Amino acid sequence: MDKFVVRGGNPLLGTIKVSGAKNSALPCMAAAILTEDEVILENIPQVRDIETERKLLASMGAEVELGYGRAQHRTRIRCAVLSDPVAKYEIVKTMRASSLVLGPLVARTGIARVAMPGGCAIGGRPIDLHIKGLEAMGATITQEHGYLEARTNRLKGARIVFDKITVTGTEDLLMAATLAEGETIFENCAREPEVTDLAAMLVAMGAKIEGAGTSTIRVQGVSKLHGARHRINPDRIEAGTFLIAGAITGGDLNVDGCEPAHLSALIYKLEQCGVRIDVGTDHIRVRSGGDLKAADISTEEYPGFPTDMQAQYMALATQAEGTTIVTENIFENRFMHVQELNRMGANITVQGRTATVQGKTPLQSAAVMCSDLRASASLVLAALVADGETILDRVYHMDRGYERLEEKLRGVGAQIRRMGDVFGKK
Ligand SMILES: CC(=O)N[C@H]1[C@@H](OP(=O)(O)OP(=O)(O)OC[C@H]2O[C@@H](n3ccc(=O)[nH]c3=O)[C@H](O)[C@@H]2O)O[C@H](CO)[C@@H](O)[C@@H]1O
Ligand SMILES: C=C(OP(=O)(O)O)C(=O)O
Repeated sequence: MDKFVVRGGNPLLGTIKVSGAKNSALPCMAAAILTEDEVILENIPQVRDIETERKLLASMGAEVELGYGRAQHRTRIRCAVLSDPVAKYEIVKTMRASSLVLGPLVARTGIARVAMPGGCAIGGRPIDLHIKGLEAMGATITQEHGYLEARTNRLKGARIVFDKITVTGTEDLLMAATLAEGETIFENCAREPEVTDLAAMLVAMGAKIEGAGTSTIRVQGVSKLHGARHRINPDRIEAGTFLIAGAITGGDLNVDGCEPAHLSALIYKLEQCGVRIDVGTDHIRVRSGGDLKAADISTEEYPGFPTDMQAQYMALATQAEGTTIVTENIFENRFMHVQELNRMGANITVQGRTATVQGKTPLQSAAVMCSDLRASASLVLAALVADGETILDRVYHMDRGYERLEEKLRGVGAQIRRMGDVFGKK
């Protein structure tokens, strides 16, 4: 199992490049199910979840070529025949986003069998809202032996009000509605840039969608969608992680190839912490030399402060003067990094959904364990300023969503190396 070895102390200097967004790429790959034609996706990140999605689609009969035409970040997908519309447990268990194939599969083939996603380190993660939405569109859903089965002749347009804002729920049902008969109106939708990115791809495939990026989305169903070429948005969470890397190390870092408008909530907080931020059209320069000040955060749906940046921000808070209150409103168990940060010398206490960080505390190297994707990123950030050499175990969590993180960080002066297998290869 791979480990990272990180020696802290270097300020990060120079330019670091942002990859395509994993959380846009996954629904866009699932959207290819909706057509028998070829779909070409550009700016697909080379991360493990994308390989898992490739396996998932291929197991159903799709042709999927990652690195198509010798372009590392281009993917070609053709779902001409979906001979086995089943998302098997062996694949689903490793990637929560597998539930994104439920809507497009049932819309295209009239039947979908998807293994129920299991429990997870950050919370329960039910998919009841996906199920309710498909039922409202006329699908019959049964659950047996750990699998959900959805069946329909053709989905019908409906008015769906989400009880709770859900990102992949909005995406899953949006895909389903594109091939439904008549109009579907969704209310209380997720407004995340990943939803807007997916909608742009669906429109390029011939879907009729209005309002993506707002709380109300209207879809006029069509009988068929066609192939398309689509470029995936930059990854705002990777970009945000780099902004914090620049800030925590007292560096001067240019985060290049990002979409600054998607990072407003984080930028605002970093400025409150005393970090200097200069925003360009597709890049952000982050500088921090002086003392950091504490600033509270409370995670919210977009455009609020993202839960996917909470763990990384907490690493920064350990280096800020004063008390930072971190409130996690999206997932009930997303504080797994706290114990490991405390092992490195942080002073963090948790009560329910609130963590209190007393700063500033010097951090020391330790052997630490990655528990989930963003918790791992938080530990890397802490290790970049810790005294000595930190060893991070289970970096496979990080490989799910960060492309060549160690190489990118090394390119701007970090002392970080990988030990062990890379994706199973020596
Ligand atoms: C692949 C992907 O895009 N993952 C992102 C997506 O996850 P994901 O789409 O799984 O997260 P959701 O937005 O669905 O979850 C938000 C909240 O709604 C609840 N809920 C969700 C669905 C449902 O059917 N019932 C229900 O109760 C969840 O338990 C959670 O408390 O959005 C999260 C919130 O921004 C991010 O942290 C994840 O990185
Ligand atoms: C939680 C995340 O991903 P997933 O929803 O795939 O678990 C994430 O990207 O931070």
